[in-house]
Amino acid sequence: MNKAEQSVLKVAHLGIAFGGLKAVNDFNIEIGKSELYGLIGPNGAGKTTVFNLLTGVYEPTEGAIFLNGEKMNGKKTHQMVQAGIARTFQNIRLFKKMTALENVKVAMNMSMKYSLGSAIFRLPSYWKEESEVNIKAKELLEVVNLGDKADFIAENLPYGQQRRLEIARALATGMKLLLLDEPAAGMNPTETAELLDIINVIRTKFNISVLLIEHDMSLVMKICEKIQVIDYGVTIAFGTPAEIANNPKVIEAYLGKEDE
Ligand SMILES: Nc1ncnc2c1ncn2[C@@H]1O[C@H](COP(=O)(O)OP(=O)(O)OP(=O)(O)O)[C@@H](O)[C@H]1O
Repeated sequence: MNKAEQSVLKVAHLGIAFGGLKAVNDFNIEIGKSELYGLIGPNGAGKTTVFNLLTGVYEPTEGAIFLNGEKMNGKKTHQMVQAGIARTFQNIRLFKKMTALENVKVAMNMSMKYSLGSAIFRLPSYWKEESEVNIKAKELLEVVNLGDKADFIAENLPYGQQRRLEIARALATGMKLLLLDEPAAGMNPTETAELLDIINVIRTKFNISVLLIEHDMSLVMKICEKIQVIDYGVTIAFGTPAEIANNPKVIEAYLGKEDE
């Protein structure tokens, strides 16, 4: 089987312009099952815009997005989630007043089967689904090492744990591709190491592909199989971590920005 047949995500010549500014231009990427790719670039390079295109927040002005072979252009965010793309945000979006378990259950509810009628009248089918959801939600909390925090109110959890809860919520949607937008931002080294383990579990246990935006270079270099570098919306390099670390264009892009 060639890569095109098995790829989870295939993006061809993707582009978007805001007024005169081409924020993303001729962006191409292909990610297979369980693969972990990094997307890096200086501030304002267009990374978050790529994620907004992949999640239906923006509609591309050029190019195409395929998820498991299905064309996704023009789909709304909830349709993208249903099709299997999930995302965590730079700024955590949790239901702050809900418990950790409730947060995961809300994310799972999007795919629950019981009808509104059975929920209102509390029919046996409702309770069966409800207990299955409880078990599944608890399992997902275990995956992100929050098994003992199920009844904690989200906003009372330390920052690193809130970020992990965000990942559990993304897992709860049953996705095939996880987009991680700076998941290590604001984390201390211990939390970052733990996050790294969780990302590996997500891939090995759930066979999920991951596209990671991250400013923490050591993290990117450690876990990504391939790295794509963009600057001013254009891909300037693609390769293994070692290739990227020694690429003069990449070094120039980062140093140039630092000079500014
Ligand atoms: N909705 C929008 N309207 C107009 N311009 C936008 C919009 N969204 C992004 N841009 C512009 O597109 C360019 C790319 O921004 P983007 O946020 O994608 O960069 P980034 O690589 O994620 O940066 P950072 O690392 O700082 O988060 C920037 O010049 C930004 O100002």
